[in-house]
Amino acid sequence: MCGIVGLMANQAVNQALYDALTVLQHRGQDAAGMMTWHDGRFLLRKSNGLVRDVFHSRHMTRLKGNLGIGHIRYPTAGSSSEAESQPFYVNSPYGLTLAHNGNLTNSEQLKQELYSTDLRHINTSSDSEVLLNVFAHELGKQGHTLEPEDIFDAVRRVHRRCQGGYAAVAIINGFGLVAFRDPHGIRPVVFGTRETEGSQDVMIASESVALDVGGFELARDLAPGEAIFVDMQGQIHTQSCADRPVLSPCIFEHVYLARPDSILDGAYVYGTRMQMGRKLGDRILKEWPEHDIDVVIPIPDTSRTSALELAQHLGVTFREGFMKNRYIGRTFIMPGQTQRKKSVRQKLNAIDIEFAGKNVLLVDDSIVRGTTCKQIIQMAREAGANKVYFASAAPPVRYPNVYGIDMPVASELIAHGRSEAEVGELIGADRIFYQDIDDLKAACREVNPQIEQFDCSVFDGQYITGDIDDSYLAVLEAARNDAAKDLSAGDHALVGMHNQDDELD
Ligand SMILES: O=P(O)(O)OC[C@H]1O[C@H](OP(=O)(O)OP(=O)(O)O)[C@H](O)[C@@H]1O
Ligand SMILES: NC(=O)CC[C@H](N)C(=O)O
Ligand SMILES: [Mg+2]
Repeated sequence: MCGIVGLMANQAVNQALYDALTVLQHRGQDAAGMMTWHDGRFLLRKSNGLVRDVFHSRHMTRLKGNLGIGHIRYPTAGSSSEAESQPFYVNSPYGLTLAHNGNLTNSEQLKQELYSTDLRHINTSSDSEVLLNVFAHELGKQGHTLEPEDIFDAVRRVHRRCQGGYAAVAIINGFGLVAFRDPHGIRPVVFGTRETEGSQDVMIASESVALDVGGFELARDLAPGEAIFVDMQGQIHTQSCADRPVLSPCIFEHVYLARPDSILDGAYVYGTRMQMGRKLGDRILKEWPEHDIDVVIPIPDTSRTSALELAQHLGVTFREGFMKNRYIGRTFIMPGQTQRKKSVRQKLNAIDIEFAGKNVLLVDDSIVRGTTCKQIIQMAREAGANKVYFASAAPPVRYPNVYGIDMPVASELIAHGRSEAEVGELIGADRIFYQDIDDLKAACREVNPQIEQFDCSVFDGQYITGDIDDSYLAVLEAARNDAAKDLSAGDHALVGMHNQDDELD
């Protein structure tokens, strides 16, 4: 779940891309990058860090042009080194740059094909560099002139070759801005326009909040398998490029990943989270009609929307019992377990008077590794709570994710191979409540009934692309468990086009 953005405008795009990346920051905190196009040349700045740390005014001044793409990264493949930050670039055909959200599940096989058949070299362990090269190879088959049809044909062949989750934006030097979404629509991507004098600017982004901040009106989501091409005159062309597209968006976007003020596939995330709160309330009332909960307390930030609705549904007081340090990022998407563990205490602090002598129901959006809830329950007890109950607005997370969320190892998931009650015991809760999976799907569908199915693989182990088996998961686990990631910090040397770094100032 990285964040991507692309912009074709009638004025310089650097500031608008920066603003869009800033509001997409919740999708990745490891690296950020921007590539603009000016006068037939690409200009790049990318590095590890948050948006505000990566782009200084000296970089912004250099990122000239009315066309550009941007990326914020949360690594799910390869290492977290600067060399694997995005956008990526290849010079042939035409000159191409691409930014990707998601994860390819056949990138190893593609990498071999690219080398032996397409005669292309991949210089990092990033699947996004693979995706760019597959697109480049397919685009290169089209000949000298490039009509929208040719671009769509190339995307069609990308869909035939690539498996997994991918939403991508790209610039083709001299031709325009392109974006495409995988045939299951696993990762989100929307586009919208902003009227300018006699013309329009077009923005493509992971979430609609990026459009809001730039004053763009949301047109719609890209359909699964669809591609959009914005030519140099700002004209929009779209086409479905998949043989059998089936919308199956990742339900975890609604649980945790996306911002609540985003609209994804026609569903307000705020609305789906409220419904999750109601459904969870129903379950608690059904399982425990005589409950003795005195107060409902959310674990900020993401669970707030569901927790408030849950409290109202139960008819129990809602109180903010934990204060969040606004300068600490999201802990779940931090790269290592040591850092995640340490950050919970730095991030959240209890307000004793909300706990003293009370039976509290703590609500979180999800329990993944159990890092947060274990510490929070302990903090609630230290603050004097009588009983500590715990509710998760999502079902137990039991299976790895392979489509762009860094949860590659089953054994690192606290609910893997455990019953709900066993998790409750392990985290030290007096009682635990999980959302039912059908209720979670219903919560999202009630907001947009047109979404017929979701990718719920982290909850049910059913992988929508049909290519994931135990041996795939075993290889993934060996490569991406926490210890292995520590060892592969990665090589920072960038090969390719000039990336402005601080030493050159
Ligand atoms: O069981 P765990 O492995 O701890 O993961 C789950 C927790 O991590 C996330 O919070 P995070 O701090 O990332 O972000 P938030 O501030 O948006 O809630 C999520 O909202 C849960 O609180
Ligand atoms: N979270 C993502 O979307 C990651 C994109 C890509 N797989 C990377 O690791 O850079
Ligand atoms: Mg949280």
